[in-house]
Parts: sequence; structure tokens; C-alpha cells
Amino acid sequence: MALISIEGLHKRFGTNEVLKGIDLSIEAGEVVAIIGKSGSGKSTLLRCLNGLEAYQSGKITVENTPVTQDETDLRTLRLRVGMIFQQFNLFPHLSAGRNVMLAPMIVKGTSEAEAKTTAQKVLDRVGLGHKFDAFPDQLSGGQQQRVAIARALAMEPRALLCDEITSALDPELVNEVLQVVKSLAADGMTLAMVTHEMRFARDVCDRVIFMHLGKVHEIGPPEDVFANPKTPELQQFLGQLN
Ligand SMILES: Nc1ncnc2c1ncn2[C@@H]1O[C@H](COP(=O)(O)OP(=O)(O)OP(=O)(O)O)[C@@H](O)[C@H]1O
Repeated sequence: MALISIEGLHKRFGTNEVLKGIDLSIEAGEVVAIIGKSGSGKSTLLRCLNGLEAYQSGKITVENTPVTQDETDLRTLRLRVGMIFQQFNLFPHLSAGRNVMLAPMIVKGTSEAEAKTTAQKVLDRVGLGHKFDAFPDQLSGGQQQRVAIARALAMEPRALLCDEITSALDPELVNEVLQVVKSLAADGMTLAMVTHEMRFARDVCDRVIFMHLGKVHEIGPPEDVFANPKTPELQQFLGQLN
């Protein structure tokens, strides 16, 4: 049984049909990269998976729970699926530890003491246990993004969705964030990542999804998608990167 299942997903913004019938299953423990040109619908797909965007037709389920705009479904979903964005969105007036403690306390009703223990554990997990009391402006961009990852982990999600999480970082900070993601993948976390980091996609991901004009245009293991692109669209996309 797939952890995430998408059938016939269509999504429009006004008259602009951005997702034109997506069928996709992601198994528990699978790591998928979503690649494609700007505007191909990658972010919109991730946002639909997390209930951040409503969609017009099709069916999405996460562990058998339908992803709808219903409040109860959304609450269940947010406990199961974490999302990390290009911008870290940390509260500037709260320490790293407090930023991480917030969601479990608010969403799950976790006690302060328990939330603190969890926050320490997940900050350790991203290599920032010693920065519990540091404020966001005392951290580098890479460290802030690792706090954002810890914040998502504090909810003990079954899957993490990552939307271009290294795109706002200076090049020398990209690797520390990718290393954390790589270690989560090695631990069996289910991950769907919109990324421009092709080397990471090739080395770490089980499957690569190439989106083009709102459809899954090619999908397969990285060795096939990168070494043997079947369609001219993917060949052109990869050619432009080189
Ligand atoms: N909130 C919105 N309202 C209207 N149109 C939107 C909205 N969000 C996205 N779109 C449109 O949907 C299309 C797909 O956008 P999306 O962000 O999913 O693409 P993408 O592949 O992630 O691109 P990028 O790599 O530039 O982020 C674009 O044409 C975009 O203008």
C-alpha cells in the first residue's frame, strides 16, 4: 500500500490548468525528486499533497486518509506530512529550540517539558543540539534551514515534502542541508523533494519525476532518467542544465 497515492489530479488557477491529470504513488521509505522547468507545476503538486492548495478533481490519499479541505482531514494530514520551504520562516523573536517546540505544543497539545525534550532530540538530529538557545539571526542560512527541518521532524511526520529547500542558500551552505536530508533518507524517511540539485537527485533519490506542462512526463530511477531520457522535452531540460 502506497504511503501517498495520487489519482487523476487536476488543479486550475482560474482558467490556467496547472496540473493536468497526475497519477503517482509514493511508497513508504521512498525518496523522490521532482524536477522540471519553472512553471511546470512542481510546487503546486507538493502543495496539493499537503492540503495547502485545494484541487478541482482527482483523489489524493496519505496513509488512506483523503487529502481534502475538510478541517478534520487537514489536521490528521498535518500530523503525518511535514513541509519545508525555500524560506525558513522561523519566528525571529524565538530561540531555535522554542521555534521547534511551538508546533507540537499547539497542534498536539504536548506539554512544555515534553516539547523541550523532543526539540533537543530533533535539533541533535540535524547537528544543532548546541544551538537550542540561539536566535535565528545568530544562525547561518544553512543552520536556519536545519532548524526548519528539525521543526518539521518534531511532529514525527510519516513523510516530508521539501520545496526547493536549498534555493535561498549561499552555495557553500547547500551541502550541510542536503547532508541532513540524505541522513533522513538513510533512516527510511519518505521524502518528496522539488529540487534543482541534480547531483543530489541522482545520488540519493530512488525515483526522479520529470514534470512538464502539468504532467508527469517521465518517471523512473535516476540512472534511467538522467542517462537515458526518452523524450525530447527531458533531453532539452537536461541539456540546458549542462
Ligand atoms: N497562487 C497562485 N495563483 C495563480 N497562479 C498560480 C499560483 N501558484 C502558482 N500559479 C501558477 O501555476 C503554474 C505552476 O506554478 P508552480 O509554482 O507549481 O511551478 P513550478 O514548477 O514549481 O515552478 P518554479 O520552479 O518556478 O517554482 C505557474 O504558471 C504559476 O504562475
